[in-house]
Amino acid sequence: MSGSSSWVPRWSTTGGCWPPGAARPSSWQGAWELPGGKVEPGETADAALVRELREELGVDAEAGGRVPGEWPLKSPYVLQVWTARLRPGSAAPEPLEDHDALRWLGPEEIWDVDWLDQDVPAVRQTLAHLGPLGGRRTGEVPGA
Ligand SMILES: Nc1nc2c([nH]c(=O)n2[C@H]2C[C@H](O)[C@@H](COP(=O)(O)OP(=O)(O)OP(=O)(O)O)O2)c(=O)[nH]1
Repeated sequence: MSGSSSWVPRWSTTGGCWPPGAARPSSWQGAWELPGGKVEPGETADAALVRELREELGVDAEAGGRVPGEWPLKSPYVLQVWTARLRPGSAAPEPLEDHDALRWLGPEEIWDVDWLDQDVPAVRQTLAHLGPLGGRRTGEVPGA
């Protein structure tokens, strides 16, 4: 996804109508969130992000940097956000698990989707962290 002068950085977000069995309340149907999931015992956050992106989107990614801050979810969980990039040769992302839609968003499109309420402060902070170019200098995209 990098290497072209016309490449534009994109955020990855997932959402839509979650299928039966997805670990999401029905009241969240149609809302959008960052791809990711829980850190397992003994796992680093970086490793969890790479694993979740592989499981959920089928991509080979590497973690970048953490966006400063954390935001409360249902106790005891908190939302933390990292940037990530696809490794060369990675498959294109697809919404394989838990979600039925995936969008890549440029900085100007961030508010086009209906984010989960609890994600809004994290998305706002991430946008500020990446700056007006939305990560163009680093090619980074967020995941949670
Ligand atoms: N990945 C992700 N989860 C979010 C976001 N916002 C938000 O409230 N959540 C909630 C949804 C879930 O209750 C929890 C993450 O759980 P998950 O179901 O994605 O985690 P997981 O893949 O490890 O699932 P599981 O193995 O425990 O079933 O955090 C977000 O932007 N991204």
